[in-house]
Amino acid sequence: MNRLSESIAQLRHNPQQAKAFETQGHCVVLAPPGSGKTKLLTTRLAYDLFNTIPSPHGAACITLTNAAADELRRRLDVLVPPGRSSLFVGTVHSFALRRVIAPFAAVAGRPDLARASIGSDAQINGAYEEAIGAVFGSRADTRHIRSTIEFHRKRLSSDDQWSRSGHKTLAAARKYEAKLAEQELIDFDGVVAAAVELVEKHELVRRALIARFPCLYVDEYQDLAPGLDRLVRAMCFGQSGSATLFTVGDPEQAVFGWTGSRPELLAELAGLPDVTAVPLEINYRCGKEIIRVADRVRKGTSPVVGQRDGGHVSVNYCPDGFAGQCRSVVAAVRNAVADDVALHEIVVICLRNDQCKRVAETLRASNIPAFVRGAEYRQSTSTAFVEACAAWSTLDRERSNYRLADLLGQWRNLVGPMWTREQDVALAELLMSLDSGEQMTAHDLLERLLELGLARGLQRPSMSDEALILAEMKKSLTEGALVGLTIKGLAERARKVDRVEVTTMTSSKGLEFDVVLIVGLDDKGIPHFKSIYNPAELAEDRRKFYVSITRARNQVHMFYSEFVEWASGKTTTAGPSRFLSEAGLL
Ligand SMILES: Nc1ncnc2c1ncn2[C@@H]1O[C@H](COP(=O)(O)OP(=O)(O)OP(=O)(O)O)[C@@H](O)[C@H]1O
Repeated sequence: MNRLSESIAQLRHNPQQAKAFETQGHCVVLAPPGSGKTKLLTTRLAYDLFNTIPSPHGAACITLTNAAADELRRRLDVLVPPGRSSLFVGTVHSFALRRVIAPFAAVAGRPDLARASIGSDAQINGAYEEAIGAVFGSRADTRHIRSTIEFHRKRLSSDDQWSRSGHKTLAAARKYEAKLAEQELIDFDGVVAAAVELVEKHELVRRALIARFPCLYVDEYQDLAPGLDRLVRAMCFGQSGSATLFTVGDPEQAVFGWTGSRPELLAELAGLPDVTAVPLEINYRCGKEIIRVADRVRKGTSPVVGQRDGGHVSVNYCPDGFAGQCRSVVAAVRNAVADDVALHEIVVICLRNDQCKRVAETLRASNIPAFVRGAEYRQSTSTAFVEACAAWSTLDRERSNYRLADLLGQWRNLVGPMWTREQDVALAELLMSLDSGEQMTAHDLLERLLELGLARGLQRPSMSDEALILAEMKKSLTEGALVGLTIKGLAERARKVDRVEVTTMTSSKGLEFDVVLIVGLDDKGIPHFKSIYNPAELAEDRRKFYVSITRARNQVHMFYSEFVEWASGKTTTAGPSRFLSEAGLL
């Protein structure tokens, strides 16, 4: 039996999963952590590609972050044979940029959009400062006004909603957009807004998109901001024919409020007349004790049924502060390893990036390899490609798990329409010449790939987001933490084994590990002192804690000190996180 048939057979053992898998028409799956939402989505997509979507039509699979898209690709890679170019897997922004704006902006009368590239942080900051200064004067509170503008732009506010923040705010927002447009630039929120406008206003664009992607798959719907909801509604519930929607999500895991997401949109979608809503209730991941503790935090009403016995939860007081928590983490990792847990089955979840850094440094100082997600550069299609080239060339084929055919497919997409067969040959020759990886650094490899066509491919406006992230990678290899990294070192980063993962609560979404260690569980850190008097933010902080606990299969260990140490060095004393008592742990 191949992997796809195996996965389908597993889903058929669970009547609710089977119902969702077999639904014809739109399907919304609402389900708790570990209940197989991602498994269902990827299995259904792979099945549909084989059986119900004839070539050259394709499918689009959309999620929130590059890391989540990477995880979806990894899961799909084992289910879908390589070379199906009509499959899109990526973020809302990349869908908007590459699948809506690039092909359709010019025909819809907006050639300016087709030429616009994503602005760098410096360019965006400059445009905001100039625009706010021009409208409000040089003594304005730029930070506050900018955050109001961002609030409305992320939510695609109507004129009426904008007007509640005053006409000057709207004027500054328009000026900001104009300043970017003068330089042929756009930002991520602008990309989504432009794509929504193209799809909603132009029937031709809608029809062409639906023809290309008759099936739309969306993961983590609760975290996707109104922009995607509008695209989905236009493509799947509009009057000009429709694409079929298969989406999964869990409002109780909504943790991206700052992006403008509205978890209630998922429930609204589930209530539409043409939609089959399927709840799942079995958590396959967590031991029952972990589910019991998580359930107290969740305070939800829908049932969650544990499938796995066992599970262990502990709370550890570290009176000497965060340094003491880091030392306790080292001890917990050693205990787990003594119990035969592999390092890559252990995660340390922190509240903030500076804490991730301190934990990783302490682990490394104790000779425990550690990897901080997104610390040196963000993950994206192009950085994953460079890492995969290193892995294919220097690891033995069984361990690297990469196929040359896949690499060549990714290469062609990155190089774009200027691709020539000679570039395939040049890439294959380069990779084969790198047997040992000792002669070249990771930076050399990146430079060679840029010369062979990557640099030119990323000059396209539709690839400008990738160009920015690849520039981060280059900076880290030339002047950052990864100077001198070997190709083998880069390959090991891609392989993600034999090292403890260190990540933040939000970035831990969608992942699973045998052992989860959560640090910094002190009140005013979590919930954050700014969230305590804001019910919506307090609830979101609680959900972050819930998401963190539910990453574990077997063990969760939590650490607190009764005071918070901030990155500035200041401390705030406030006792253990109130969520620990809510969970019945203190
Ligand atoms: N029917 C099934 N039989 C056996 N294992 C299953 C089944 N469904 C899901 N699983 C397993 O349960 C685990 C959790 O699945 P998955 O990651 O898809 O859940 P999820 O709902 O997306 O979780 P989360 O929301 O926490 O990210 C995975 O290891 C998956 O293989």
